[in-house]
Amino acid sequence: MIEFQAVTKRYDDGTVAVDHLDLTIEDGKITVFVGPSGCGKTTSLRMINRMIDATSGAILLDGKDIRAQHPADLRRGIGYVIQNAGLFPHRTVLDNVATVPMLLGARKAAARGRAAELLATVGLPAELGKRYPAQLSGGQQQRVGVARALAADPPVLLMDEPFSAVDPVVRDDLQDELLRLQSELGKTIVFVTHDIDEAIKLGDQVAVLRVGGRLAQYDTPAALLAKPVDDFVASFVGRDRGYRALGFLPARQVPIGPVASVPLGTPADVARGRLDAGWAVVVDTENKPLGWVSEAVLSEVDGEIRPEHLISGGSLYVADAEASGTAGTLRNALDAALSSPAAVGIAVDATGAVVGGVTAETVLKALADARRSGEVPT
Ligand SMILES: Nc1ncnc2c1ncn2[C@@H]1O[C@H](COP(=O)(O)OP(=O)(O)OP(=O)(O)O)[C@@H](O)[C@H]1O
Repeated sequence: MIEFQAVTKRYDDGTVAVDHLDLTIEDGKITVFVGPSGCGKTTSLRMINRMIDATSGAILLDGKDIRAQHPADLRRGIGYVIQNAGLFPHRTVLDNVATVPMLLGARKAAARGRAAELLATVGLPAELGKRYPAQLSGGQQQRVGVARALAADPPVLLMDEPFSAVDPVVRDDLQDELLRLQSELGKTIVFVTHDIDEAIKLGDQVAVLRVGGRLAQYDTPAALLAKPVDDFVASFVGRDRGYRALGFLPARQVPIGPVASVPLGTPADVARGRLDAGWAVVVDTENKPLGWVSEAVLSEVDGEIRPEHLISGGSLYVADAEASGTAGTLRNALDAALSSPAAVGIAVDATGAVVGGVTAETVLKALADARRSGEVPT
C-alpha cells in the first residue's frame, strides 16, 4: 500500500505542482493519475520513487516513510516505465532487459535467460532479442520497456504515459496486454495518463487531478462516470459518459430471446422457411456465427448458402459471464444489437457458440428495470 499524506511539492521557482495530496493506493491494483497537462501527475508519480522529493507531507510505502529509505534501495522494489521506453540504444533488446538482473548480481547467462523469459511474458518473439531498439516498432519498444521494468520483479510498477507515443490501435493492444499481464502478476501499478479513456479502461481506481495539483475525485471508473463530483470532473470525463457507463453494468439481466439460425450449406429454400422477421444468422458446425442472410439475399440464391452469400454480422457479446469470466456488459449487448444488420444482437457463450439474440429495446428495458429497482446508480 502506498499512502500520500498531505503531500505538497513546490518547485524552486514557486510553482506548486502538487497541493496537499491525500490518497491511498491499494496493493495489487492499477491506480491511474489522470488530468490535464500540468496538473502534477508526473510529479506525484516521481515522488513515489524519490526521483522528486516532496516539500511537505509524507509518502508511506507499506507503512514506512520513504524518506527513511535510501533511494537506491527503495527503487529496487519499484519498476519504472516511461514514454518512448527509455531503452539503451547501443545494447540489444535482450541485453537491455538483462541489464537489470545483472545489476542485481545475476551472472550473464542467467540474466539473459531471465530476459528471454520476460520478452516472452510481454508477448515479444524471441528473435527480436538480437535487434537494437531502433530496429523495433514503437509498440515493440514499449513492450521491451515493460519487460525491463519487470526484470527485478518489483512489487510496485510506476508507468508514466507509457503508451502515449504509439498509434491508437497499437495503444489498444498494449493496454489489453497490460491488463492480461496484471491478471497474472498482480502488481501494484501506478499509471499516469492524460487520456481519460485509457484511465477508465485500465484503472481499478482513478485519481482525477486539476491544475494546481489538487485532487478532484478519487473513485472507481464506474463511479466517475456515474457520479462526477463537480463540473470539472464531468467535463473531463467527457461526452457520452452515460453511454460509456453501460460498459460497467453486466448484461446478465437482459433476457435473451431465440434467434433464427441456419447452418452454412442449408438449401436457400429451406432457409427461407426459417427466417425470423426476414433474417437468420448462419452458423458453422460448432454453432458459431458466421454472418447473416436476409429474405432479399436468399431470393437470389440458387442452391445452398455459401460464404459469399453472407452479410457481415455486428459485434457479439458474451452472455455466459459466469463461466468465462469475461462478463458481457450492457454496452456490449446494446452495441451488438445496434451493429447487427438484422437489428438483433447475437449473444454467445464462452466458446463463441450462439445462445440467442437481443434487441436494443430489450437491453434498454433491462436497464430501465435495473434503474427503477435501484440496482444501478441513476
Ligand atoms: N523542475 C520543475 N521546475 C518548476 N516547475 C516544474 C518543474 N517540473 C514541473 N513543473 C511544473 O509543475 C507542474 C506540474 O508538472 P507535472 O509534470 O507534474 O504535470 P503533468 O500533469 O505530469 O503534466 P503533463 O501531462 O503535461 O506531462 C507544471 O506546472 C509544471 O510546469
